[in-house]
Amino acid sequence: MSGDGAIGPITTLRIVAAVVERADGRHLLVRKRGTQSFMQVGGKIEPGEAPLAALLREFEEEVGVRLEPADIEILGRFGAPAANEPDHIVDAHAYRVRLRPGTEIAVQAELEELVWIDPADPVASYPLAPLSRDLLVAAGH
Ligand SMILES: Nc1nc2c([nH]c(=O)n2[C@H]2C[C@H](O)[C@@H](COP(=O)(O)OP(=O)(O)OP(=O)(O)O)O2)c(=O)[nH]1
Repeated sequence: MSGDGAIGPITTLRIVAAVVERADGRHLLVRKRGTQSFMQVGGKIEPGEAPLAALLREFEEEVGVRLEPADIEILGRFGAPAANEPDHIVDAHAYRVRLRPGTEIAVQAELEELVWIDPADPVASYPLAPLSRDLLVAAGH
C-alpha cells in the first residue's frame, strides 16, 4: 500500500531517546550511518528490557559513555512518525541527560555524524527527526 494515498498497517517501535545537554548548554544530535535525519541518541528497546536499561545500553553503544542515575531525568513518553522507517511510529521513553563537565564523547561505528546544537538557535539547517522537534520543545527550547 504505497503511492495511492492509502494508509497501510502502522507498526509501533518502542524506543528510548535522550535529550543530551552538555555543561555549556549545547544539545547533542546524532545521525546514524546510512540515514539522513539528525536525532537523539537512543534506539529500540529490546524484548523484556526496561526502558532505563535500554537508555544505558544505547548510550554506551553509541557514544561510549556510562551514565550514572544522577545524570538522568525522565521527560515522559512521546509519540511521533519514525524518522527512518515508513509506516512506523515511535513510542519513545524520553530522558534528559546532563553530561558532567569534561565528559568525553566517543563516537561509535553506527554513527556517521554528530552535532552540538545551540538550543537558542533555530535548528533548520539540519534535517531533524519529527520526535527531535517535539523533544526540543518539551525540553524547554
Ligand atoms: N535513536 C533514535 N531513533 C529515533 C528517533 N526518532 C525516530 O524516529 N527514531 C526512529 C529511527 C528508527 O526507526 C528507530 C530507532 O531504531 P534504530 O535502528 O536506530 O535502533 P537501534 O539502535 O536499536 O538499531 P537496530 O538494533 O535496529 O540496528 O526509531 C530519535 O530521536 N532517536
